[in-house]
Amino acid sequence: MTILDKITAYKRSEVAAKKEAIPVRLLEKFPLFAKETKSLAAALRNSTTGIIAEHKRRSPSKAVINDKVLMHEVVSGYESAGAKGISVLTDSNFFGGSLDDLLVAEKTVSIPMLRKEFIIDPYQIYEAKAYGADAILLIAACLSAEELKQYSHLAKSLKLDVLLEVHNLEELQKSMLPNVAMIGVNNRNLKNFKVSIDISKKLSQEIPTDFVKISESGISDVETIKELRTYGFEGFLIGENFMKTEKPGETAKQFIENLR
Ligand SMILES: O=P(O)(O)OC[C@@H](O)[C@@H](O)c1c[nH]c2ccccc12
Repeated sequence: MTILDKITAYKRSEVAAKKEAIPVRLLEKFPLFAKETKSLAAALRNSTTGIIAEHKRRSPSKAVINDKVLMHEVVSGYESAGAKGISVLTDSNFFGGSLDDLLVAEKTVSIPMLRKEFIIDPYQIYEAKAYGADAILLIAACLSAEELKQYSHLAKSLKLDVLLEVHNLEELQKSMLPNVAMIGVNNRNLKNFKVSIDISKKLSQEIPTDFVKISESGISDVETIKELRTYGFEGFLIGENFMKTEKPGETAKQFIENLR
């Protein structure tokens, strides 16, 4: 069993319990459900930096990254550093995040927010909307072609941008869908945690230009971004490199200054 299998199995029981506690018809009544969303894809297109800065307390690959900093300080730091979007991990069991983190971020920043979650059920898409997200992540490794189609259609109808994450050509082939705005290449293999930027470079040629191309994970220097831009990437998702420091916002600021 890979870690991804473990996570998705856990998610299925978690979502079943949540559906009982707060059914979709109640989620639809949450005040934030009616909020007008902002497009993350539009914020990244032709941006000079393209940074999506992530809040991540811990991860299965690294254990604790940072559990001392305050959520609102991290995200306000990211916003003033010039990030174009914020990614908030909402999984609690493996990443130490929560939907409350999303609420705090929503109150704190005005740039688009991505709900970073292992989505295996449409319920979680309604939930993202109810807790103030502007965009959701769909992971091709967790979903069938049919599910990807249905889930991206639902997200679009709720005005949430979709970032569809792939790690190889086979996954990419089922991901080039009309309701998907952004395709993200995860440099980290979620089955064994190996990281290689070459995956982004290799897959970049296969991604049509109508998708905003995003490179995710394992990015820790400005040179890598400059290089990835030559492959057509416009968005860069960075977590650990910022979160592992005492002041993630400050670290992001210095990083982004060197990019301009
Ligand atoms: O911390 P990093 O190496 O900068 O990576 C950030 C982000 O790409 C990573 O957290 C991530 C990418 N895809 C995911 C899917 C689920 C959980 C986490 C992720």
